[in-house]
Amino acid sequence: MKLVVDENMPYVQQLFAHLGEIVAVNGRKLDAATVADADILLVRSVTKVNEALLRDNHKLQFVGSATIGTDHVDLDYLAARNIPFSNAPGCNATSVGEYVFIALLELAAKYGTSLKQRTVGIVGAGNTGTAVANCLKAYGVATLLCDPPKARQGDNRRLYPLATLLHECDVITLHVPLTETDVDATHHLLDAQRLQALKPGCWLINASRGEVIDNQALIRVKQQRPDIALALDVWEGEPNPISELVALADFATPHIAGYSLEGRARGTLMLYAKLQQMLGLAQTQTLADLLPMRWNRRLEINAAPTESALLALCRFVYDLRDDDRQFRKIHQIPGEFDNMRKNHRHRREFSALALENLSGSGVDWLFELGFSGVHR
Ligand SMILES: NC(=O)C1=CN([C@@H]2O[C@H](COP(=O)(O)OP(=O)(O)OC[C@H]3O[C@@H](n4cnc5c(N)ncnc54)[C@H](O)[C@@H]3O)[C@@H](O)[C@H]2O)C=CC1
Ligand SMILES: O=C(O)C(=O)[C@H](O)COP(=O)(O)O
Repeated sequence: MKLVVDENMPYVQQLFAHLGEIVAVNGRKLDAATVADADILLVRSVTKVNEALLRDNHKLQFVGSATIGTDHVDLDYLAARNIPFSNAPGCNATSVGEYVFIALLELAAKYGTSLKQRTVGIVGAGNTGTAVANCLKAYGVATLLCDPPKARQGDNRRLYPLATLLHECDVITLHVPLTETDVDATHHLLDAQRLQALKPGCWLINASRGEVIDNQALIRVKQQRPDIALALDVWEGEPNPISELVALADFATPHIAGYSLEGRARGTLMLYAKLQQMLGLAQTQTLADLLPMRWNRRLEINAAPTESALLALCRFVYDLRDDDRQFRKIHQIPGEFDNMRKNHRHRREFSALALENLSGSGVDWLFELGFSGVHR
């Protein structure tokens, strides 16, 4: 079997070498000739999987994308050709949840306020939106959720219209898929009018897809309204974000909110599980086989941390400011958006750090936030 695989997919040799020849490719430059004789195609978000890519391949047995999003894949075309497809739902949801939580703590520190005083509106209450909500609930921050498709499906959480979130929330964070045509289409969901409707002093976070916000409109609104703060991980026109918008953002990163080591490993592992099942083979590898040990140093926490101590703890796991600084330096250099992603040093999730919980110290919420615990 020939497997054509994005070179940025971790753990490929461990998980797929038993199936045949692995050809690692630059996913952004992948073309029809390279895929023409592949049996299996494994991609990431930067490869457009469509007729133009697959027209010369008549033997493809499976396409997998180690991502949550599927906006880069023409699902109708694959279905019409009976080519099985799988993505990796939820694989990096914890990573996105923790990224957003850390971004909010950073914004609170930057503006000398407390995150606890703000109400956070979460647009999209699926895997990543729920991961954000869980972090905020653990810390005691009020949230409002908006998800019209889930509301119609009878989700048992309280869900609000987007207009309510824009009117009432001090933070808006976006967690929707990029969709163009259906009744809930999210392309430019935040257009000029909705951006103008943000509450005074609102913080806007986007870790979904760049096109969910009209980036040109955001530049205009932000220029008129310096009260709005921005933390942006995704951009219209990736890998070439509009540099004017990068300059206007408080925190700017190159689409790495989902790039925890655990999140990336889960993505590949979910494709492996799907493929093994499809081929009638047993799944022998687990996440624990792939990941390095968690940190062996434990931190002793003997009192509930203040917000600045909590931020210090979070920065120990992932310091968003490092990625922000590096991204500002490189974002205008051709190729460097992708290089920064490719060489992103592996970030761990909160669960990789064990906290020692001295009894009676009232820090159980840190475990709900995701840190591992050693109870005495
Ligand atoms: N920055 C990054 O590194 C990452 C970005 N993503 C992006 O985040 C998106 C969401 O991921 P998940 O939460 O895991 O997906 P999900 O499918 O679990 O949840 C998305 C939710 O959005 C809702 N939704 C759809 N249209 C909506 C609308 N117009 N208004 C409000 N809600 C709407 C859906 O009903 C669904 O519940 C992915 O599709 C992907 O594009 C995902 C992972 C990492
Ligand atoms: O899972 C998703 O959806 C994402 O946005 C991924 O984090 C994107 O990562 P790459 O596939 O572009 O490496």
